Amino acid sequence: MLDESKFEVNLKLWALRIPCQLCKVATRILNGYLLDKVRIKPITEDPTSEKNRLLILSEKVQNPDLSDIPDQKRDELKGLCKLEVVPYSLTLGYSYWGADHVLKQILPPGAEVPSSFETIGRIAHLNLHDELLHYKDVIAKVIYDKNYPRIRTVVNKVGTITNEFRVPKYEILAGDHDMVTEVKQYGATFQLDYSLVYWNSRLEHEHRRLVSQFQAGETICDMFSGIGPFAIPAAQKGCRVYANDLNPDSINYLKVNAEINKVDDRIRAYNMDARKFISKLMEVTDYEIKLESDVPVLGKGGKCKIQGNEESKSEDEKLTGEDLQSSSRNADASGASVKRPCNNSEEETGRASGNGILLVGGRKGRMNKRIRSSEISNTMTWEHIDHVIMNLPASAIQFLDAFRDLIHRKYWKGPLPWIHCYCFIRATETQEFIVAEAESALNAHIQDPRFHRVRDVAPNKAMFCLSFRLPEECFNEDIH
Ligand SMILES: C[S@@+](CC[C@H](N)C(=O)[O-])C[C@H]1O[C@@H](n2cnc3c(N)ncnc32)[C@H](O)[C@@H]1O
Repeated sequence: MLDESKFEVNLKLWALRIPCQLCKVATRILNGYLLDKVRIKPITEDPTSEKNRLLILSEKVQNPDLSDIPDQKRDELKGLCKLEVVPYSLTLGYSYWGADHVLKQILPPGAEVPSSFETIGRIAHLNLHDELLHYKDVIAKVIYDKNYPRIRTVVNKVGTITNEFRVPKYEILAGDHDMVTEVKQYGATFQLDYSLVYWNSRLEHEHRRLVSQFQAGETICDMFSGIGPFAIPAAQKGCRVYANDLNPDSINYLKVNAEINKVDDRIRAYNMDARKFISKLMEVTDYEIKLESDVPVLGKGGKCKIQGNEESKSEDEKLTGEDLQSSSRNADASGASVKRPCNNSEEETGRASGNGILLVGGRKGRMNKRIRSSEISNTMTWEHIDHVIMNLPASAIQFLDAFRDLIHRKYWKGPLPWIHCYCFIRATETQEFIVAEAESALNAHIQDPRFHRVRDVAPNKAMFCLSFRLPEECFNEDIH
């Protein structure tokens, strides 16, 4: 364990005893010769008299005759008052030193000091290399001590991510055994359980960049939404959002976050496989066709009419009729999540939420109603969607096959949606290679593909966003 006394350093210094009223001018004269240590004031009380103060001199002043100070300064001081120099002993303990200094003393020479870490609200996330695992507890204690109360829990990632929810396993090394935290991004608040859902604070800029391309009133479809870092700000902007994730805990937190950020009337949440989700949004049933003339959602040219709370609210009311059942356990708005194994099958998560379609909620106690698939399609996503977000960089490109023959030309209005598909590109791969992969999945030619470099994830691997308009060849030409 950590022996805090080992970090004590005793400094033998000199101090100048000076009348209180001369402190200011003496401090100016001694500029550059006073003690210069963070969090330690060089002016302190004189234990012998309230009328005086001690000006603690820096370590470079070694002689009590002040011969280390330039003559001119010394003469100026002598002109102020009779100079009285006294010994001053200062002990710097564990609480004084920063994490970097303490860890350097503890770790073997040459070891990389892990004093920086990723912060997720009140959680510090370490990624300790194997050679430091032996020191993990003491490293965590130092990081906790030095960052408390901002940091309340210190965790280390264990192993590599193998589950489909992209949630690493963590070992709690110091602080509270509580992984629920709150993060703020671009004015939105996100609550999450870091042990149950995917979250990456380093994507903040990318979330903001993509959402800046959306316009109020547009319809957004987020196939791998997580807890909503694209969905919530898009809804805040006035977009109507259909958000899906396979992880039921992500969807629980998406719902909580939609409520916290007061956009629950603009977001529909789904808990199913992304392929099934997108095909459900494009499903045209007789019921929906009948409604086409009764409840127009989209205006001419495919522009969504929903511009603000009022319109989307009234439409939600249509969608949540009295015959709706109360939500299943998946629609628990408290956000109290249930620990589940991370390899849930689609069937498991789908059944947990009935047909897997969950309405995030709405104002005035209409939250978390489960609705039937026929009812949700009142929104007529099969008529128009403006943007599709696919942030599962390891395999999103493979999911593009879901768009083959997906959209029915005869019902579609306006231009086809923009697809924003995230991917990794290795140093050995080219953008042309990625486009070819995407085209092969779509079975269509992509015109004017646009790449945006998001961030480097490893020395030879970067995350990109490939944006393109869905090719017309993807239309389902079925006329029946
Ligand atoms: C890289 S995370 C991105 C989450 C969110 N968009 C963000 O930026 O924080 C990918 C998400 O896809 C979800 N996911 C993985 N496989 C899926 C699938 N087959 N269908 C739907 N969602 C899936 C995971 O649970 C995870 O939340």
